[in-house]
Amino acid sequence: MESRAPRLTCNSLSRSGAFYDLTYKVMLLGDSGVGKTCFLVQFKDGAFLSGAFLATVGIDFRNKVVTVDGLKVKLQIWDTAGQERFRSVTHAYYRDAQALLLLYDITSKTSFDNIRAWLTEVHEYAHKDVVIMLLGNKVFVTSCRPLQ
Ligand SMILES: Nc1nc2c(ncn2[C@@H]2O[C@H](COP(=O)(O)OP(=O)(O)OP(=O)(O)O)[C@@H](O)[C@H]2O)c(=O)[nH]1
Repeated sequence: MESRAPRLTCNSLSRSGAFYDLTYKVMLLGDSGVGKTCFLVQFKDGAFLSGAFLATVGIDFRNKVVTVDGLKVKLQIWDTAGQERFRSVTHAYYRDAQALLLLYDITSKTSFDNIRAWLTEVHEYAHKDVVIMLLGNKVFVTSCRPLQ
């Protein structure tokens, strides 16, 4: 991930006790229900968060140290609430993010169409050199798939 957005720290110890060389702040954005929290829990803990849908309130984060080209990189991944009413809270976190993952649900055309609105917000609040990645989520849902 190459970004000219501000980089945080180097050669430090994470709260879990793992050493790392670099820190990157990553944010998950997208409509409510597209699966941002599940995606993060799956990436962090390797488990699918099943059960009733609990919408994120405001914003939350988890850290994960990964090795890239021999360097230990601490990813500080922020899980934002997709609901409109929390938008003003989450805007404040965009500015120092190095990467933004824009998620949509492949079974929801609306969530895909709304990516345009998410990009408008990104251009307004994020660093101009931020890395942006578009992710179609819920690929294993076969019953309803309007987006191929
Ligand atoms: N089948 C399937 N369901 C998923 C997947 N990812 C998420 N879900 C379900 O989709 C619903 C919403 O998931 P969340 O991860 O809470 O969605 P979110 O984007 O974080 O929602 P907000 O917190 O409101 O922004 C939950 O009921 C999940 O179980 C997936 O990959 N496959």
